[in-house]
Amino acid sequence: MGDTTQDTQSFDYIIYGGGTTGCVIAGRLAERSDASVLLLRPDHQGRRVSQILGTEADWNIQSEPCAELNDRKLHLGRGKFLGGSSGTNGTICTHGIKQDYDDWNMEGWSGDEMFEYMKRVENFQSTDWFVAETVVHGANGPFFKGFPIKDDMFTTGESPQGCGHAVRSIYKGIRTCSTDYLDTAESKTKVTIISSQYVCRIITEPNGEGQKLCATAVQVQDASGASTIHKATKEIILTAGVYGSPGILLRPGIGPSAELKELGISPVIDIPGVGENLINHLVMLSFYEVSKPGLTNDHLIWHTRAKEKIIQQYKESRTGFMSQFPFGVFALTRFDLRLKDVELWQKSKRSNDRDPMNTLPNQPHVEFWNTECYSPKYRFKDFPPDNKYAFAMATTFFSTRSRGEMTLKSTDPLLNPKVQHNFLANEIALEGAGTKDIIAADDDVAVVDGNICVRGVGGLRVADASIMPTLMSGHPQMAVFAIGEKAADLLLSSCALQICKNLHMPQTQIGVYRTLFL
Ligand SMILES: Cc1cc2nc3c(=O)[nH]c(=O)nc-3n(C[C@H](O)[C@H](O)[C@H](O)COP(=O)(O)OP(=O)(O)OC[C@H]3O[C@@H](n4cnc5c(N)ncnc54)[C@H](O)[C@@H]3O)c2cc1C
Repeated sequence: MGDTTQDTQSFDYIIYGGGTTGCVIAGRLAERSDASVLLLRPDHQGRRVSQILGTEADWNIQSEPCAELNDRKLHLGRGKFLGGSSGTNGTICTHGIKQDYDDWNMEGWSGDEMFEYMKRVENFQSTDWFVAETVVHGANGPFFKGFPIKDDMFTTGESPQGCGHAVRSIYKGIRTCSTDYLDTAESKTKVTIISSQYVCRIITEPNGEGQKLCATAVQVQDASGASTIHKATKEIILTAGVYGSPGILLRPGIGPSAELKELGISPVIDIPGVGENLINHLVMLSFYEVSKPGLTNDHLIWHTRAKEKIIQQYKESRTGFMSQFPFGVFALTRFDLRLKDVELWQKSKRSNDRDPMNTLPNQPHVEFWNTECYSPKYRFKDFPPDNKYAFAMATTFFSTRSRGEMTLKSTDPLLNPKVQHNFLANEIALEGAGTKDIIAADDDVAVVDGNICVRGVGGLRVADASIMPTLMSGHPQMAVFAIGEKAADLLLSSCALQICKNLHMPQTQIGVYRTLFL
């Protein structure tokens, strides 16, 4: 490989991973500074791919067998194209509960601050039937009887119980995704995008400023093995997602020393938490047949030629059933009342005012939603024929206590990692396992600090879903977009700080200099 390695030009910032946060950061840097930005991506497809699961537009990561799920191996779909998982997700936009972010206990990342960043992400367009942020009394429909209806409850960050509508990232029938950040004149001139490039090495140099090392360049290779070095004069930002970024740190020796040695990698810096504390929302779909017509949407999709018709309608006018992600009503709830007499719940370990799931009364335990659009490939094959009706009820588990891990199968950057999620291994619902200890996201294992800088390495940050210390009580894309926005702020303010230092100005004048960039 050494012989074929060539130097190319330098860029101020190198971002690896053109997914959700990668595009946000590149777009914001282009808009708010004169910096040159290289957005490197291993994938090569366009944007907004309609069907990805199991195709070449999917990373097709398969988990290790999950003991509590009868040793099932789970398919972990991830978008392998510009826009990443924001271009393939279910478009559900929920913000979580402000307390979720307060629980991260990180300066600058509180609930109020994250909600400000989410506001920044949104270009909200309402409809005449949606009552934004207004509480509506009463029940509507048989499934969530007893819940108060709060139309916009998934955006306020203050409702742990109730049912309402979840806003979608779709406008006029077209999915919006992070690539929209690149559709500006500034991005077109300042962001260079190179596809089909896998990072095989982060190049570090000794650093005089308190850190042992400073990341200065990345060595990338394409599928043929030809490699190139790209230099960053300011910073390198990893945005390869939960299953991508840890591997990129491990390969050049940034991670747990013992594990690295087992993989035949010489440790460069010992950071035990790389690949640990892996958390994901577990969504379980249960299928129900209903006896009466009119309660489900089968007639719009599965019954006589319905699918052909709705596809045709969508192609012609971008309207109808296919123009939205047709999930039904969403609800949040807590289990306190149902579990109050359960011995395991009563006896389980608690800290401060928190329950055994480590939540406060203002945070939900689960979310329910229903749909008739179940993916035939992985979930359900027996669609209801005419005159039969069925729906899937999805349960999303929040504040899950199970923690998994991911590591490398080999040092080959083209190979997917080994992923063990341990779903349900520590859940209170499983008899006897509710008091197991979990890996806490404390300072000893944390990979990045509050400024998302990799500990001990200068010039290197991680900015994607993998930096969340704990999950928020909602679908994560809005929080991930907010991470991208926050990362851009941090990069630009640290650049302003550097200018102050170079000019020997006091840091209190940073506000003046921020205006140059923001
Ligand atoms: C099928 C699906 C449905 C979802 N539905 C919803 C929803 O309805 N609502 C919601 O809020 N959230 C949803 N999510 C979650 C949400 O979309 C993601 O959490 C978020 O987009 C992750 O952003 P990211 O920047 O961390 O990673 P990504 O957007 O996945 O970006 C990672 C980028 O890095 C690249 N990359 C580089 N190397 C690697 C590697 N080795 N492995 C993997 N990628 C690599 C990828 O190609 C990609 O471009 C869904 C996710 C999926 C997969």
